Amino acid sequence: MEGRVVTRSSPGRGVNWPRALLFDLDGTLIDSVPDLANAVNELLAGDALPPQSLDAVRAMIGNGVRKLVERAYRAAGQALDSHALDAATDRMMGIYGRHLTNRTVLMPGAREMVVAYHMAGVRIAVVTNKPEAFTREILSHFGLQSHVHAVVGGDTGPARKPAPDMLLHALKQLRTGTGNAVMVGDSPADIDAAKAAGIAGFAVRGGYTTVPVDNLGADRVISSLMELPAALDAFRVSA
Ligand SMILES: O=C(O)COP(=O)(O)O
Ligand SMILES: [Mg+2]
Repeated sequence: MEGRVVTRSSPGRGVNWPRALLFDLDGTLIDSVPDLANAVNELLAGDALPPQSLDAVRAMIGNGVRKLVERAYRAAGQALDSHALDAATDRMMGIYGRHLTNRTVLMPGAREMVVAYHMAGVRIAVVTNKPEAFTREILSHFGLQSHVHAVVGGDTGPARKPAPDMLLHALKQLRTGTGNAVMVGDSPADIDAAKAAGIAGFAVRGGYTTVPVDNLGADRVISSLMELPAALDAFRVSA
């Protein structure tokens, strides 16, 4: 029924629902793979290990820096004990921290949606397993920090996604209940965290996930963030 599909591409002026949007960062708001892959490969080169491809690194992202480092070393043929992994993670933080935005770009619709929903009165949080300081620096780089009311990172304190804690922490800061919020993410960590928190979880295609997007168990799947207004409208009507 093509003619009846409503394709709303902006939220309009005043939005009553949701009251809060929680956005994942990597693979959802930004495409950070090139900078993360460069940093991973600089790290591996320091231990005379072979570089990993962009596709390989993309599949390693989503569970924080330590997991990324662990996966990269394993793929390069070296298993690290927890002490060596801590040290390599520290080195990775130094390397990546110097190159957060060399080649990182916003995902399609990221700026438009964050700005438009903020302007429409919706509370915005970024909830990411990436360290908080890096996240804030990246949001500033893209001029988005003033549109975001809360940032919860992998080292902010609450247990990382897929645990529900970071999402609930964000909602507390936004003074919003679980029934009035939607988590938008690209990977199992986001959708599993949303489910555990009792928050609607929308999955966006084109991010970093080893599980096919249609199998994440999301409440809605969208092809890009530009589809968010239509998907939110439709979800609210059917909910
Ligand atoms: O794994 C990371 O460091 C961050 O990933 P996320 O922004 O998708 O949570
Ligand atoms: Mg992600």
